[in-house]
Amino acid sequence: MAMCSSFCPQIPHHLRCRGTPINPFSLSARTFSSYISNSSSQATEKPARVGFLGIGIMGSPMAQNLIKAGCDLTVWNRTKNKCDPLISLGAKYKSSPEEVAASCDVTFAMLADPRSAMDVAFGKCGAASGMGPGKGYVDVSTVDGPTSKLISEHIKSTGALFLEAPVSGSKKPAEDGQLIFLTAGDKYLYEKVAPLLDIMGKSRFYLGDIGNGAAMKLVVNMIMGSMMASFSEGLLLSEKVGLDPKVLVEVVSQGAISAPMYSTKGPSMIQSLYPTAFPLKHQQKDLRLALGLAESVSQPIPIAAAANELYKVAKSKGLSDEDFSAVIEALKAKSQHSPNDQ
Ligand SMILES: NC(=O)C1=CN([C@@H]2O[C@H](COP(=O)(O)OP(=O)(O)OC[C@H]3O[C@@H](n4cnc5c(N)ncnc54)[C@H](OP(=O)(O)O)[C@@H]3O)[C@@H](O)[C@H]2O)C=CC1
Ligand SMILES: O=CC(=O)O
Repeated sequence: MAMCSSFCPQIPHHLRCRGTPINPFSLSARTFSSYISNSSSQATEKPARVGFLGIGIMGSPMAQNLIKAGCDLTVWNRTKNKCDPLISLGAKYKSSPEEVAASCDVTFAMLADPRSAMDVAFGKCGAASGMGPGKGYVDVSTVDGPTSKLISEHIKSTGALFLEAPVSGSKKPAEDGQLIFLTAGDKYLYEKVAPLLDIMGKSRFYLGDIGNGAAMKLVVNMIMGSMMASFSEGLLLSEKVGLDPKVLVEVVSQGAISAPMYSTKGPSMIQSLYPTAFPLKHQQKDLRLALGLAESVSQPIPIAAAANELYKVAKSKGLSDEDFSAVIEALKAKSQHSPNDQ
């Protein structure tokens, strides 16, 4: 079956221009270059059968967007029942990463962390066992460069191609097809899967050698983790000195330090609510990996190091699966002392 043959009726919103559906496969290179960074190339042929491994908070909406765009999608997840909604939408199911890779031209993986990304890529019944010449593996998980290089070696040893493509953007951007892909590795595979990335995302960067996509993602999330920790301190301090933290959110949102993250998460943080979009355990993992990256080039990152400690405290309080904005709870615990304390 030709992939996305019924593409036009289900074009994601971000590929529509003034209400007119745009088929990304027919866009000129010039049109593409307006929203694709670092690439003027355009994919001509697209993979027919697409696999997706890892149906979690991110994998689920990403896979759903591929199905909605008409892709012939085969899915696998360690916990099988998370695949059920996708199967009802028309996805096929295979019982191991190996079988998915064997039955698909290109396979995406969206796993929790380096350990799971490696297990699924080249562990027992892993994707590598089903890969071979003419196939491609695209790892969109957030991992460190050395992990990505190891996965690349295993995949490429089968004759297949490898692309690392971690994403910036959380649950909502994943649902809306608004992710930002930070890719590196095989340029030919990058061009092949570009139409698929454009279904799931709003932009894509090609950054060269394997490890560069991972590094970019870790730097971005290092900044994000520190921003959230600092914002948490601000919310609590404003309240302690008698200000209304809701007003603080409003002031921040109007000024130069405004960020969507503050205005979307601030109101629920004030109510001590942390509906999970980006699990706190993953933010702490990213800070840990960023610290390793910094260590590898002897770059001091003391702010990120301090933020990492705060996320570790939050994890120790059982907040791993809450949204990362629950890091504020770690500070509340620390500041539980009498007002008379000096
Ligand atoms: N949520 C977000 O906002 C964003 C997350 N990311 C990154 O994307 C990746 C996925 O995140 P997210 O979807 O939020 O995370 P989830 O925790 O929701 O999903 C993790 C996925 O990994 C699978 N998994 C975990 N351990 C193993 C293992 N040992 N073997 C096989 N599969 C395993 C889970 O399977 P199971 O269902 O069986 O547990 C699940 O499919 C992470 O690297 C994260 O840092 C990147 C951008 C945004
Ligand atoms: O990795 C998390 C994100 O929001 O990006």
